[in-house]
Amino acid sequence: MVERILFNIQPNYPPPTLISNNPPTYEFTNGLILIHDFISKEEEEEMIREYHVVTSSREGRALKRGAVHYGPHFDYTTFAVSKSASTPPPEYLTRLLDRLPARDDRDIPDQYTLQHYPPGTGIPPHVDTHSAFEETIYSLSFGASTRMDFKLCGEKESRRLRLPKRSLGGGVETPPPELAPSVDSVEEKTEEWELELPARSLLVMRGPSRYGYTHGIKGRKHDQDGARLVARQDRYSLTMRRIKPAERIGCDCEYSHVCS
Ligand SMILES: O=C(O)CCC(=O)C(=O)O
Ligand SMILES: [Fe+2]
Repeated sequence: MVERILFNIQPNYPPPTLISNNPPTYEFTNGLILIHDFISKEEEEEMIREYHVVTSSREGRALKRGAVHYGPHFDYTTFAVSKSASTPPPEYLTRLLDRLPARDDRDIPDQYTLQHYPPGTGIPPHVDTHSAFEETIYSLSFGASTRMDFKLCGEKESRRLRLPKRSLGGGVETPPPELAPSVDSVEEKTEEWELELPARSLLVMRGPSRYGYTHGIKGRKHDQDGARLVARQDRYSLTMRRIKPAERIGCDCEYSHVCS
């Protein structure tokens, strides 16, 4: 019965272009780049070990998503970078910098967030703050693969997002409620991609995928693989970003309804 209900999921996005063989590197039409085998199995084991050493004093068995920050701290409630709090990144993270497909200095990260996703946990759809961080955002997956959802974010979708109250950049003012069309009256085309991120792969978000699409991971205990349900394993990720210098804070992208 289950097998009759489940069907083979075909990729729901345009096929990517293989831009390098060693390691296999794919470029997607919305600006994403996925590099397979970005770290070795030994490095993966070391990063998992270190994550648990650093978080060992936390109470109980982790049931929720956990995070460890290095570099200048970012306050997710005010969406601001702390001027005072900074933790130097360990060598097992900084050694990755030389391997990144950086185009220039702005692509070299200075902020690192390690996260642990026990099975059943995820991260809500969001757009990483445009004004505070440079364009390129890196996400290294390790421990296990996962599915990340990308959604081209129209105005309707953007109203469901938790955006900071005040835009730092030259964003468009939100009209007062009496002038704004109701959410349900807005007709718009959206695009949803479900992308498999293999363990030890590096995802690079640039262009539309960074500025106009939300990304998130559903909090599930199983994923569907053809007719099979596959139990999720503990997944870890390393998000790397570069904080903009004060004089460049702001954003003038074309996705004003998700620009923050
Ligand atoms: O876990 C990931 O790969 C993504 C994390 C993320 O989107 C974030 O920290 O902003
Ligand atoms: Fe993110």
